[in-house]
Order: sequence, then structure tokens, then C-alpha cells
Amino acid sequence: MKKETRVTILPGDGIGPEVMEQGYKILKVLKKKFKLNISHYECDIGGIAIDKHGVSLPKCTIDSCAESDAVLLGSIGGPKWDNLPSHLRPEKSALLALRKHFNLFSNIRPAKIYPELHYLSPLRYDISKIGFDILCIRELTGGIYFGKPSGNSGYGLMENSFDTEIYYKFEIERISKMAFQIARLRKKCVTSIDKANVLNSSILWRKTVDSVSKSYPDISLNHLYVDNAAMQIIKNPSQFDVMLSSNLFGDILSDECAAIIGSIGMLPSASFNEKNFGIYEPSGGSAPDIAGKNIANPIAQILCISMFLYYTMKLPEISYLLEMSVREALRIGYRTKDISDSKKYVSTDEFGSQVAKLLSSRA
Ligand SMILES: NC(=O)c1ccc[n+]([C@@H]2O[C@H](COP(=O)([O-])OP(=O)(O)OC[C@H]3O[C@@H](n4cnc5c(N)ncnc54)[C@H](O)[C@@H]3O)[C@@H](O)[C@H]2O)c1
Ligand SMILES: CC(C)[C@H](C(=O)O)[C@@H](O)C(=O)O
Ligand SMILES: [Mg+2]
Repeated sequence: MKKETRVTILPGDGIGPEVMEQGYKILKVLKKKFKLNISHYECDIGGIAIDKHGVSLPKCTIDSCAESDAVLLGSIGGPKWDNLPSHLRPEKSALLALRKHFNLFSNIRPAKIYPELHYLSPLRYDISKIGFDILCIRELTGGIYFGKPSGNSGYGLMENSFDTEIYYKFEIERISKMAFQIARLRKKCVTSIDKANVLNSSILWRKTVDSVSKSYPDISLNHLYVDNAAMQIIKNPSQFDVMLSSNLFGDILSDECAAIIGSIGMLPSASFNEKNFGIYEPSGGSAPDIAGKNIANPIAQILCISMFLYYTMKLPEISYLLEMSVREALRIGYRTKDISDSKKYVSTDEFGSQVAKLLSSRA
């Protein structure tokens, strides 16, 4: 029997536990029907961990992740914890801390429009019907999210707050290599996003990406300023293959990509370090406005498992079968509220069960 793959499951806050419940259904099918040797352990993270353990990232959670081959995360944060001092908010003290702890510098967010859902895209039909398949590659452990100094000073009208956008050459080099290598398996085209007409960090970014590109002569590279990129994603998304960006620009542009595929509830994400250790999490958040109502879209969470099968377990065929099961559910008319154009929709639970059933029938 193949070696056991150990997964730590971190449902987190808001809709996290509801969509993760659907992930569990998929894992059950993978274990029972596909006979995959996966073991999983659930731990607390985020606001719920503050409530239960007094800290957002308990040591037992880090230890379990460290002993695992991969982590499946739901989402973190919510209004209950929004008023904590910035450094204690779960987004920083748990999510960013986890990314930094495991050195997950490379974040991948695949934004593909499904033909079944063209009508949902806010793009003009003549643009969305052409289709697009953008792979956002976002640097995840550097830039303004982590740069020092960051803080507050001054009083009265001179009170001020500051953050630092800083990029080291090695950080740009390693994420660029990742982008070029992945582009090799796709349409061989990288678009690097920056603001090199203004920011020093972007000038180094562009210079370094150019220099790394010399080792990948088979890949075409072009550069776009981030403001233009934000516009091009809406005007002509099919021009993009791999989109490479810094931490902050990638955060913003990946949400834009989610919007044009129809819902943030469908955009999965995977973050890796040099050892290919991966954390898989939906790109969206804990959606407090719909949490607890059994209406959240579980597709992003389910597609995270498809990414896990592909990147951690190296099982591209089963990864594909899972993605096809999601598409089949859509094709036969299953819709959660966010992707329904009528008053009819199914619950989070029903959607998850249907995908699990379809996957099971493909075993
Ligand atoms: N990775 C994470 O854990 C993560 C990511 C982003 C935001 N957050 C946190 O989540 C909280 C809410 O943030 P926000 O409102 O800016 O972003 P959000 O992504 O949670 O929600 C934005 C909008 O998208 C909708 N949405 C998100 N996921 C959905 C899903 N699966 N199905 C249907 N609709 C969905 C929400 O209902 C909301 O209208 C904040 O505390 C934020 O910091 C966490
Ligand atoms: C919650 C927040 C810290 C996080 C980020 O900005 O990275 C989220 O928006 C994401 O896209 O994963
Ligand atoms: Mg984001």
C-alpha cells in the first residue's frame, strides 16, 4: 500500500466549517471508493481558536500542520474579532503567521470560467463566451504584508500610520521561477504585474523577472502596470495565461478574477514552500453575511481538494475527475444561491452531497 498522506483540517470561522463539511464528504469518497490512503486530523485556527484556546494559532495546530503532508483550510476572521489590536486579529496572527511559519511564498489561484456559468459573469457576453483560464501566481510571504517598519506614530493632526513595501531579489527570483516553470506546462505566457513607473520595489521586481526570464527562452513574458492589468482583466481576460504578481497586487487582482468567473465562492487557492508542502484554502473569506445559513458555495473548498490531489498526491487523473464532478453538478442544474440566476437554488449541503455522489460514481 502507498504511504499514508496526512492532512490537517482547519475549518476556521464563518462559512469555513460549512464548506469544510463538504470537503469531508469528498475525502470520504476518496478514501472509501478510490482507496486513497489519507488520514486527517482537525484542529482549531482563527477566531474560534481565540475563543477556545486564547490564541488564534495554538501550538498544537502548528505541530499538527508540521507533521502533515498538506493542510486544508476553510477561512478565518469575522466581526467578532475585528476590534482586536491589529497584530492580534486572526487574519494576521493566524493566517499570515501560518504562511510565514511554513515559508509558503508561492500562492496559486486558478480562475477558469466554466461554460455552464458564462451568463453569471459580469463581463459582456461577447467577452465571457470566448472563455479564459488565468493562473494567478501571487508572492505570499513578502511585500507590504510583512515589510518593516509598520506601525503608528505622531499625535493630533500629525498622527500617522505606515507600512513598508519591500522586496528582496531572492524573493522575486524564486516566485518568478515558479511562474515560468508552471507556464511551461500551460500556454507558455507570463504577464508580470507591477507599478514600476512609480515604486522602487516594482523597478527591482521588473528587473529581476526580466533577468530570470533569460533562463526560460521558450516562455513569452510581458509586463503590465497594475492599474492597466486591472482594466485588461475586464476588457480581455483571454489574453492572460500565467499572471505573476506581488503579495498585495495578487490579493486584489485574484478577487477581480473571482468576480469575472461568477463568484469568489468558486476560486480555490494553494500555497507552497520550497519543499512542496501545501496549504489549500478558498481564496475568499469567512463571509459573515451568509455564515450559518447553509447557502455558501462549497466549490472553492472542493476544488482545493482537487488541487491537493494534483499537487500533493500527484494524482492528476483523480484531481480531474473531481473537477469534472463539480462541472457535472453544474451542468445538471445544481446551483448555490450566489450562482443562481433564479430564486431556485440548493443548499451548501445538497451541493456537496451531489458532487460526492457524482465523484463516487466515477470511481
Ligand atoms: N483566507 C481567509 O481566511 C480569508 C480571505 C479573505 C477574507 N477573510 C476574512 O473574512 C472576513 C470577511 O471578509 P470579506 O467580507 O471582505 O470577504 P469574503 O470573501 O468573506 O466575502 C465577500 C463577499 O463574497 C461572498 N462570499 C465569499 N465566499 C463565498 C462563498 N463560498 N459562497 C458564496 N458567497 C461567498 C460573501 O457572502 C460576501 O458577500 C474578514 O474577517 C476577512 O478578513 C479571510
Ligand atoms: C484575510 C487576508 C489576510 C488574506 C490576504 O490578504 O492574503 C485574504 O484576503 C486572501 O486573499 O487570502
Ligand atoms: Mg484576498
